[in-house]
Amino acid sequence: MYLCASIVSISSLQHPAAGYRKIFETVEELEEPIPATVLGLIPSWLKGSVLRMGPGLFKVGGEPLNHLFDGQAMIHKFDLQNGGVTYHRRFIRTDAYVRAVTENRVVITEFGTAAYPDPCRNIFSRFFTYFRGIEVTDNCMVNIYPVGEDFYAVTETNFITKVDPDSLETLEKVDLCKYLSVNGVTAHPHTDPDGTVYNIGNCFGKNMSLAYNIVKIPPAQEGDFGMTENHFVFVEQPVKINLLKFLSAWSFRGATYMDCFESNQSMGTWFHLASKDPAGYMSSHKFRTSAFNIFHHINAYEDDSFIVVDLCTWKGFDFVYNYLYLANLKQEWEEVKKAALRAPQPEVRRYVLPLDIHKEEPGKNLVSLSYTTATAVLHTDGTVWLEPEVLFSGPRLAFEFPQINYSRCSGKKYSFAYGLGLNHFIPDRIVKLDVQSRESRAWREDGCYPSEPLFVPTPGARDEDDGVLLSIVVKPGAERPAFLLLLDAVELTELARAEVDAVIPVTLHGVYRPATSDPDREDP
Ligand SMILES: CCCCCCCCCCCCCCCC(=O)OC/C=C(C)/C=C/C=C(C)/C=C/C1=C(C)CCCC1(C)C
Ligand SMILES: [Fe+2]
Repeated sequence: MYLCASIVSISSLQHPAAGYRKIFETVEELEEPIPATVLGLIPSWLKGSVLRMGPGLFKVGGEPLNHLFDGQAMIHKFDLQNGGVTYHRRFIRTDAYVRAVTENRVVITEFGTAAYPDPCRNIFSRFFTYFRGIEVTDNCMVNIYPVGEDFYAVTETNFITKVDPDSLETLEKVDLCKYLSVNGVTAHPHTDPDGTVYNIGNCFGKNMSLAYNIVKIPPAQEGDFGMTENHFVFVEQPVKINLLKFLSAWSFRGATYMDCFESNQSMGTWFHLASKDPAGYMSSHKFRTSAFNIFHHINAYEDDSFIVVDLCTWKGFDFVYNYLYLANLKQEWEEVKKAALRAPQPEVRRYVLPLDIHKEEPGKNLVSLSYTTATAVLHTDGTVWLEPEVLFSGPRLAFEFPQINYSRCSGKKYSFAYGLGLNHFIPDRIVKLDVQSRESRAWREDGCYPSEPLFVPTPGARDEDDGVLLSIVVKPGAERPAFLLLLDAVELTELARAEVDAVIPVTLHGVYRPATSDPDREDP
């Protein structure tokens, strides 16, 4: 019954006109929400807002911001109410944004763009400014998520920004260092059904060491780490921040976060397991596998005495972020393709970590789950070597920005993952992956550039994939050049689109917020 698009036809979409450039260009914010033109039928139960974050200002003082993660944070909102749709967007008034537009230069160093020196200061005063250290960015362009009743726009530093999800006004900058022992946390926390928010952060320890801290925020989706019913799974990749370089880099001009990353060519990739019970344990087993980059976990769950971990991986130790400079992403299509050939190759992988290791013999595959070919072998030196099962692979075709039916399946055995298809890094399709049958299908349209698809379950749904996918799609050159796309999550067929007379720049992550007055409300 399942339509499986072949890998050859799935990866053959070409972009000779390089329309994708439009998603990396500066736009103006809107004073007021604008109406969308709805084609098709929006399910009557779908009342709420799609809130998404991304970069909106790509140049300051005539100079370009260099990296995909450097543009100044913009919040986007599609409101769906009784079949009608509006679109609104505002820049977040972060210190990084306000000072950049006020002084017409990059004042706070971004991920891949160094602060530009203040022309009004002489060389001595500039030296002392740099000696005191450069400020950490609060450019919250990565994600937005709720904590209790509040919404926070975030990057991965210690600063998060409270925003009003109705008016899109910026409310308050919060420094996490005042409350938690972390230097920064991921932009992808997990939420338990009771509303408890979990996140993982890094913390500078003694003797230049770097520790990982798991933080728990009592009741208030997706994750940069895995969370099962009883465990946290964290993958330590071979790309690391060099602490010495990081601390010293702030004292001279021109260094960025990107300059402080280093690839370790020999460590491979390490898995860490910790029990969720605060009185519990951190597994002492050394789970190891070959090198890969990882930015997004799809899901993780416990089955029998195993932990199953599904990941969006990029093979090798070369840092994928090296390929995400805007100048590269905005090249002609043939050049974009050439660059992607040199980059790590994407693959969706399943790893299985056995929990009962002590009883087994070295050299034997410890994984006995019938439905996977993933293996785990205990070596005589005590390490457990993991080999994955490949769930999805296509030449230079990534399944990234993954989503699942989170409220129903997070931390549990599941069937379906939804993702943004990146064709040589260019987002040009939405993909549904059946992680049990390994079959996939895709939605795509010529000249269209979609974003991460958010899954919203149908109220009272029986099946895991009974729901809709929501994605912002940009179609440069069309009469109305962007739309909110609504797909039926079972078939990936179009239910409706809400078109707007505005180009919408790339968005990374976001959330669906059901209308509070909605009696059918079911939190995603
Ligand atoms: C949507 C389509 C995009 C088109 C191209 C996409 C290609 C994507 C290929 C791979 C997937 C990339 C995943 C992206 C995930 C993501 O959203 O990442 C954003 C993360 C950011 C911006 C992290 C910023 C972190 C900072 C500034 C951390 C600073 C610090 C340190 C490095 C050390 C300790 C201190 C501190 C200040 C926290
Ligand atoms: Fe992310």
